[in-house]
Amino acid sequence: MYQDRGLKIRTLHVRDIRFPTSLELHGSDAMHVDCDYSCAYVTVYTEGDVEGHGLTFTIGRGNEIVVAAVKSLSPLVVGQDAGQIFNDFAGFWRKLTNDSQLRWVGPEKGVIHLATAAIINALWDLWAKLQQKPLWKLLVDMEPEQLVSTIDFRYISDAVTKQEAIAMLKAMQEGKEEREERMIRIGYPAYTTQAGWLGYSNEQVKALCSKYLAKGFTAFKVKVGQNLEDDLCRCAMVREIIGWDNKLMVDANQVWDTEQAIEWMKQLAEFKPLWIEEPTFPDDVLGHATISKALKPLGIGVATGEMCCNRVMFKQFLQAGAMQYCQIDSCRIGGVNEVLSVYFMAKKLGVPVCPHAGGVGLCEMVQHLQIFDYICLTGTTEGRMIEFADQQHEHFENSIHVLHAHYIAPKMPGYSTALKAESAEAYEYPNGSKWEEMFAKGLFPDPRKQNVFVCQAN
Ligand SMILES: C[C@H](O)[C@@H](O)[C@@H](O)[C@H](O)C(=O)O
Ligand SMILES: [Mg+2]
Repeated sequence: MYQDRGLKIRTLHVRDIRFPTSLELHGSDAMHVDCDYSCAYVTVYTEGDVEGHGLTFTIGRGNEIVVAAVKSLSPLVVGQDAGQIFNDFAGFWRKLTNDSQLRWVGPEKGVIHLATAAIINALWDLWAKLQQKPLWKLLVDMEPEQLVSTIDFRYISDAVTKQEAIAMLKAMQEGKEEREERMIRIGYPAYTTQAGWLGYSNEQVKALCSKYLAKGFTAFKVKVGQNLEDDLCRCAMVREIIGWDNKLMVDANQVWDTEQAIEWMKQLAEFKPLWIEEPTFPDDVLGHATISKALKPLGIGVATGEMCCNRVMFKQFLQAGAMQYCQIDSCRIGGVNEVLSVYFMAKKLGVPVCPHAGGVGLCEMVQHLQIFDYICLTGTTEGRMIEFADQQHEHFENSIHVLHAHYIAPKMPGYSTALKAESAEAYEYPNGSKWEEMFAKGLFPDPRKQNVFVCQAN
């Protein structure tokens, strides 16, 4: 039986944290032109002195809706025994995602699922801290049966079964120690998005490409999709700096129709992009399959996943040959449990996982998941990379360590999700000290002076 039985969850707090990234157009793309990187930040307090932190990422307005959804889910968590949750995590996960009334505002998609992710991520952080291990190590040290017991296989057992998942882990036991050692010493390969935000000037893009080349990056992602002439110019400029041996990826963030995506990408094919990311609407499985088929002869794959809303959608994309790169997101679907199920499906269907990161805390989280994938599931980094964006790391207690374009396996216990207390205070929206300053300077309208609803922290 699990040793932390008896550790009751006393309370759950959620805060609306926002960073003013739109001021410098960090994170901008063809669709999201003015994002303020934000998160609904959950803290789970137990009767002991260990706390769990979890978050889900948004880009500003609407973060208060996720905060409200976390509050609606919290009665299902508060008062529960943490050890019992971990003993039957799949059962608890199903309870949280299948509340007989709350599921109507999902099910398992959108705001309610983002809120689920924040809570579930906080519970995994708590579990890893109780075990005094970084999350990746907690996963790596679990017996295959225990790890798989955290996953709800309902709706995906036609793609992968529990027994198959256990067998996959068992087949990879050999060599685990060497792979673990490699992750600690060399780390997991990363690519950078930081040079290619759409709102950046050509001068900025050039300078950033040179900066990341000098740091050892060999793969660069740029935003496209607003204007073909600009895209041609930008891709040519980036290729000129990074050369043709390095990798270039392009990301359209859902702006095109299927046919338009194919035509636009034919124009960009001369720059030899490895993938086109989110060419069209994120739920359009068959549209992505059509694009994949059309672009295959050009050597361009389709990447998607950052807005793929649950494991069932991932299943369909994978089964339909609609994604050649699977971009799991640590908090778009229902936290670690559901993300693990996608890793198993991707492995079975032979599609490499290249996690979506950046935002607030996504790099911090996905490194754990991808390191687990390497050590326990696929044993390779071939054709796989973790996204790197240089945003908000300074606000985390245990931020990422990227060296020579590799994520070095984190050492501190937990899921690397805890924000520094002073950052959470300063950037809490709208009452944090930084926001007060920005309202006073007129940089943003003060929502408290407008006739709008703002969700206050408890
Ligand atoms: C609005 C965001 O910054 C997106 O542009 C970002 O997630 C992007 O799609 C990415 O792949 O990193
Ligand atoms: Mg993207």
